[in-house]
Amino acid sequence: MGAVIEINELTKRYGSVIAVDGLTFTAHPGQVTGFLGPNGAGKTTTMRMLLGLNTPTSGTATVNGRRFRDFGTGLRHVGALLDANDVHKGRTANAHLAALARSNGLPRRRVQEVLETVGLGDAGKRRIGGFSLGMRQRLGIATALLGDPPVLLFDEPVNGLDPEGIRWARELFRRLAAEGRTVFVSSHLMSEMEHTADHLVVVGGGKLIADEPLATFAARATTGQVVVRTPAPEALARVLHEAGGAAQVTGHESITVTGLTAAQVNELAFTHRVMVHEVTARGGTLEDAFMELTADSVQYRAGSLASGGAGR
Ligand SMILES: Nc1ncnc2c1ncn2[C@@H]1O[C@H](COP(=O)(O)OP(=O)(O)OP(=O)(O)O)[C@@H](O)[C@H]1O
Repeated sequence: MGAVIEINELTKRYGSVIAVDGLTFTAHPGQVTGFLGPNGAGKTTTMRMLLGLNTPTSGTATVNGRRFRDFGTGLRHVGALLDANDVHKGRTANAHLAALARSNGLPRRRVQEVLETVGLGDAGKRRIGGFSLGMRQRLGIATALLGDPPVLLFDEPVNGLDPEGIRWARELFRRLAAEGRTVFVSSHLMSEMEHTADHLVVVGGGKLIADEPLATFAARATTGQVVVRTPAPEALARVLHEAGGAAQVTGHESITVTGLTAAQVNELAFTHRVMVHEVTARGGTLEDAFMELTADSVQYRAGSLASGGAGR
């Protein structure tokens, strides 16, 4: 255990397309790292380079300083689910896993163990072609777990899972991290990550745009604004400033306040005898914050939210 994923100045070009653009970050053991970004952000390409399936144009992608292809029996070191449909449909789940166990020098008993872990304990003898997408995702997760590896990569693993399946996957990822593994999970939806990830790596247009604990992201995102409608915006703005809030007159009869709660704004208005017509708290959701963040990335404005790698 204790394996660190290190991505250093990683770049991948396809002709004129830069899929991954100077990406640098690390993912640590004992944590679920959420790898977030809109479609086409470069997540799959990054994971494929980590697994030696694509060659970087420049930069490195390593686990504990070693490239994946330098690990002899790969599945013991890194387990991955990239594309749940990338399996031989005519095979049974047992045959699929047994072949991988053999080629990676793993005991045959692991096949049934991982099938049980993912809730497919009774499906081993069925052909994969007859599996639903959700079952294929579970089989893909079983494949990743086969070698009991310290590093796990999952690319959009909950696609096709029903709500119960999503909850199950989330708990599994948390458990795997609690065992000391490095769990790296990509998604294009913040809602899939906000109850799963400890740490977020956000990418857009192939570049890093945020790399921070989920708690830091959440604290900033949910520090909402208070919008006030008042016939005396200038007077109220002065009062709120004096109380330590940041108040901006945003319209003829409205101001937007940060740094104070709606209750504080109400009390200050009352104490200072400033008439207010409406006080509305606008707490942003994490999804809102994520969309805002990645919308910026489209224009390659990495800005102050990135730590240690934006725009490189
Ligand atoms: N083999 C390839 N040839 C040409 N362009 C590619 C290739 N693979 C990826 N790309 C391009 O690189 C960019 C990043 O793609 P990638 O699949 O890594 O993004 P992603 O973040 O995983 O997106 P998604 O959520 O849609 O899977 C996209 O513009 C994509 O079209």
